[in-house]
Amino acid sequence: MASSDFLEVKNLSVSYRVYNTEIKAVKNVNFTMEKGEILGVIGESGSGKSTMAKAILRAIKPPGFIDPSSKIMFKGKDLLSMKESDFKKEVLWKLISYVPQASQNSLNNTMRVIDHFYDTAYSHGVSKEEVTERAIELLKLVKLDVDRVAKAYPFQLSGGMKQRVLIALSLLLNPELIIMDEAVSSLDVATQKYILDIIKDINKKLGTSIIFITHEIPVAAYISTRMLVMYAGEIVEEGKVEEILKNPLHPYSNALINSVPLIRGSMERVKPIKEGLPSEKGCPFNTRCDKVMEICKVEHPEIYQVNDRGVRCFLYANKAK
Ligand SMILES: Nc1ncnc2c1ncn2[C@@H]1O[C@H](COP(=O)(O)OP(=O)(O)OP(=O)(O)O)[C@@H](O)[C@H]1O
Repeated sequence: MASSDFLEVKNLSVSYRVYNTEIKAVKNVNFTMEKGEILGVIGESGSGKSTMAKAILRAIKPPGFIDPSSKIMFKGKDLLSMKESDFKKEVLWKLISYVPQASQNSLNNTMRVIDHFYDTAYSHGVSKEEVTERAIELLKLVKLDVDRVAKAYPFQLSGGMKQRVLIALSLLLNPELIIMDEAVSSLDVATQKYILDIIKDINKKLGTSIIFITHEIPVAAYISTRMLVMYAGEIVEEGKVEEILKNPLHPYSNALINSVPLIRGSMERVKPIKEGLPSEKGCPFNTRCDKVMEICKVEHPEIYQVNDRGVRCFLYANKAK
């Protein structure tokens, strides 16, 4: 794995202890990210995307726990070994911020939009005077009508407008990385595109790096330049978006891409992914894979490097270089 001075996630494993069993939600995840990049994280529900995001944000709460061998380095800071109070003071919002799912209603309906900005600034010791101008600038950046929206209550806004307020809010303290978790899911397609264009614009104008988590492959394809494909808590493929879309190597990436009409054109080609639970033994995808081999049922594949692509599949064991 290449190293990076910006973000480096090493051996990240996160589990939830439920009754007497441990659900391994994220398993030995390794990846790096460069400054200015938009990194897409794609995978179906339950693949561990949100858990991975929460680990970077130090937001894993019991019954969840991070394996002590995990390491997350951000610009030279070892995030998991920082004191929680230091993390909140030095990293959260200032270096790394977060945009939650559109369906989560994260804004407080009893507070005007502008007060959300004051509240966030206040908790970081920034005064009301300093923040007003910045809030106006950011609301304009996300193409909201400042006069109307700043004094509105969240319940008076549409879903797409609320999501743009959250994006503006995430930029308040000028972070270098924003983690967006299903930030446009549940919005209609036209609103999705409008917001994705705003996010691209922010990335270009401000140079903010973005981890964009989604279960919708067309969304990941549109927004990101590089992509991690997750299945059952693991990264199964990693590479440049256009290369994965053109020639997916992992059978799961291939199935995901073939399951939507937008990418491969005609509806005749659309094929739902075979159902099934991840296998406990061997490759987790062996129960659903149309290229399954004997070895896949007994051994767990490592990540093989195929040119500049990483792929966790025995099909590439001999082709790896
Ligand atoms: N608080 C929790 N307690 C117990 N198990 C959890 C908890 N949160 C997540 N999990 C489990 O961890 C696994 C990964 O879930 P996670 O939410 O990270 O996946 P995801 O890919 O983000 O899916 P989704 O988009 O549906 O949230 C799942 O098996 C899920 O049931």
